Amino acid sequence: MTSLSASHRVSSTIAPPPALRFEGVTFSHEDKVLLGPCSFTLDGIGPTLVMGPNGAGKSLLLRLAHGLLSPGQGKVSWSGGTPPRQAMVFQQPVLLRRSAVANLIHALAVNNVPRRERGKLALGALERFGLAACAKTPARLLSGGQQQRLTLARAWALSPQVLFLDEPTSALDPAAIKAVETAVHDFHQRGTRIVMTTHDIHQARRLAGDVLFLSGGKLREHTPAETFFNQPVSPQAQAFVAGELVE
Ligand SMILES: Nc1ncnc2c1ncn2[C@@H]1O[C@H](COP(=O)(O)OP(=O)(O)OP(=O)(O)O)[C@@H](O)[C@H]1O
Repeated sequence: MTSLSASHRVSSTIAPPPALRFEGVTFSHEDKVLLGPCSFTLDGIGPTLVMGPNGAGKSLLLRLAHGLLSPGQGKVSWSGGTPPRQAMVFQQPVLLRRSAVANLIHALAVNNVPRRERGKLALGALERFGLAACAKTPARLLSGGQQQRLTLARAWALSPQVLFLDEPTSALDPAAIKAVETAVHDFHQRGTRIVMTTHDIHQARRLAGDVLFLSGGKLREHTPAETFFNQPVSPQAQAFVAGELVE
């Protein structure tokens, strides 16, 4: 990971997340297995970068982990049995037709944060992500980069133990990408486990603690980032890291 400036250092206040376990997980559609069987455990805070070519099953894996999809076979579980506080950020920001601050306050209410704490948490998160001046702006009038920062601010306000990010930067320009990567650092510093998909091998090199590499719906390897980038084991990962076209 690249080093952080002092202004970006944040205190660690998040309880360590429970381990996430995939055991023989598959996801199928109309008799076609799209993912799996897939087994791995995430017990650190990553960042875990989920990589692989188009259609490899990266988004499916994230959605299964976050509970948005159910496996056809196998089991997705959290150690201790109780899912952690978790949030997900998508490629296209998902925001309500209301102001930036109201989007955050709504999320805090849905997550049972006491009413008296919501305003302060929401404004604090907007400030952290450079959006304080836009608090009353309708969220859908913000630029693409600002909208993505707003989804990150919303996640930040919820203090998630686990944050899933599905291609969060693929529609953004370099400045906006940098803001998202800084946010990823900040979540990680605070103790949030990051699980993120990306197509961008350079971004993965900047961010990854470990890598889950998929191709053709199969998990080819789960290794520390250094191993993945320097000595990938599977032929598919070797080709991917070498910049060849992989299906
Ligand atoms: N809910 C779903 N129901 C049926 N098929 C799906 C569903 N979601 C994804 N698929 C299919 O599963 C395969 C894997 O999709 P997925 O979105 O996980 O790939 P990906 O690795 O994230 O690809 P990309 O890099 O293009 O985003 C694709 O063929 C896709 O069309």
